[in-house]
Amino acid sequence: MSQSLTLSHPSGVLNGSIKLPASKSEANRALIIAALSGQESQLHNLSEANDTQLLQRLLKSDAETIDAEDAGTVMRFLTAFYAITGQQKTLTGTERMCQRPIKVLVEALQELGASIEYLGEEGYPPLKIGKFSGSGKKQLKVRSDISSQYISALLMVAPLLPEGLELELEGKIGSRPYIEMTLSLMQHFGVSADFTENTITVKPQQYTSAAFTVESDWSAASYWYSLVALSKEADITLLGLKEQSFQGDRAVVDIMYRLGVYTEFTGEGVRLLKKEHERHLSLDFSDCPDLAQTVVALCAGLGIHLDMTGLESLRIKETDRIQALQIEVLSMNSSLQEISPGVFHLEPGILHKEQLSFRTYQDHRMAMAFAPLALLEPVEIQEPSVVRKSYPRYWEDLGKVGFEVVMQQE
Ligand SMILES: O=C(O)C1=C[C@@H](OP(=O)(O)O)[C@@H](O)[C@H](O)C1
Ligand SMILES: C=C(OP(=O)(O)O)C(=O)O
Repeated sequence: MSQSLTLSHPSGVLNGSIKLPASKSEANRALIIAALSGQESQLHNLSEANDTQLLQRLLKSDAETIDAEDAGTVMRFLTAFYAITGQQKTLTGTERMCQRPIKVLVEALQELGASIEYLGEEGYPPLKIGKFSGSGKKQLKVRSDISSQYISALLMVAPLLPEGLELELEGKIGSRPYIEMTLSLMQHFGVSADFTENTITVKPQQYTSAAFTVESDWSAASYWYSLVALSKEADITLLGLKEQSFQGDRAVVDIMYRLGVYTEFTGEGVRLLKKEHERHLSLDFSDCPDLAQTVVALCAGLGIHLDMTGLESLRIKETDRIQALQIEVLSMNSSLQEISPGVFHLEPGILHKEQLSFRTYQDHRMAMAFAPLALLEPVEIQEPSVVRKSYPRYWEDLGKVGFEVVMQQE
């Protein structure tokens, strides 16, 4: 049975205070580290995101076959977790997860002495994980231009290795703030590391138990910035965001300043107000790939010319996000093209439709990024339940600020 949802906003004026979901990236690191510490840790404000709920359940499961569904962090973090703690598991996921590469991580773990076999195509899940027999090796070279999640996964298990780990990152470091988030969380739980130039060193150490409160999710905040930018008037408060954050997607503050949103940090979160926007922007998304869809949809809506780099990792996420964006902006008369290797240009067109309809490609961010366009024209979103991956209450929250949200089943 297929589902769709229509969204419209009669006044275009947004007022309200929203409690965002907690960051699934922070939560999933805290859960893995707490499990590795072997001690009780007080984790507060764990995300209601499916990716986090799932990891919590899987960490308690003694089943032999573990389904990471569509959660990249769950697949990558658990591969390292089971491999190094020597748990014999079969690790699988959705059809798409089995097309998302994992070879860099598997080969690194094998060099450290893990036993991992591919059950399907080489380089991709599903995986069969067996006993761990430490190789005594501590120096590894790992490519860092495919996914930072491989590096985060290795770092979190590194203090448990008999010799620790010296990881040399090869190539461009994509999604670097996520690696730094991992190191910050490890530090919070008592483990120190050294990150100098392109080498990260972690000596053998014990995690200690600690209390940790997960911050609200800055990636989820980006959709609210887009809503404010597209509104006629707005005064929106997002609760639970901090000025100093572990999350690289805090970069949305500066990006959205140029796209028409002023941020005021208050004690309880941020207050977003509308301002003028620029007409032509160049942005590099290497450090914040999850913001790209929000920004592309917004620029197509506001008629802003956008040049972009740093989009390499988008092709191997929940869907091929470049292709999905190209198709969906075309339905708004805009075009997204690769004008030279790695450089993309969004040429906005004139909207002249009475209703916009967007496909979501089993990707939560396609749904959440295109929904704010309902402030311009009524919008239909196909398969809206995809938002459960990171922000299950998204549609409910839009209802709180005056959107008419109608769900249809076919
Ligand atoms: O470590 C993490 O929590 C994440 C890292 C990023 O992935 P890549 O490192 O694959 O770019 C990001 O896109 C993802 O949503 C979450
Ligand atoms: C890419 C994402 O998640 P993951 O890689 O963890 O599935 C995301 O949430 O945008």
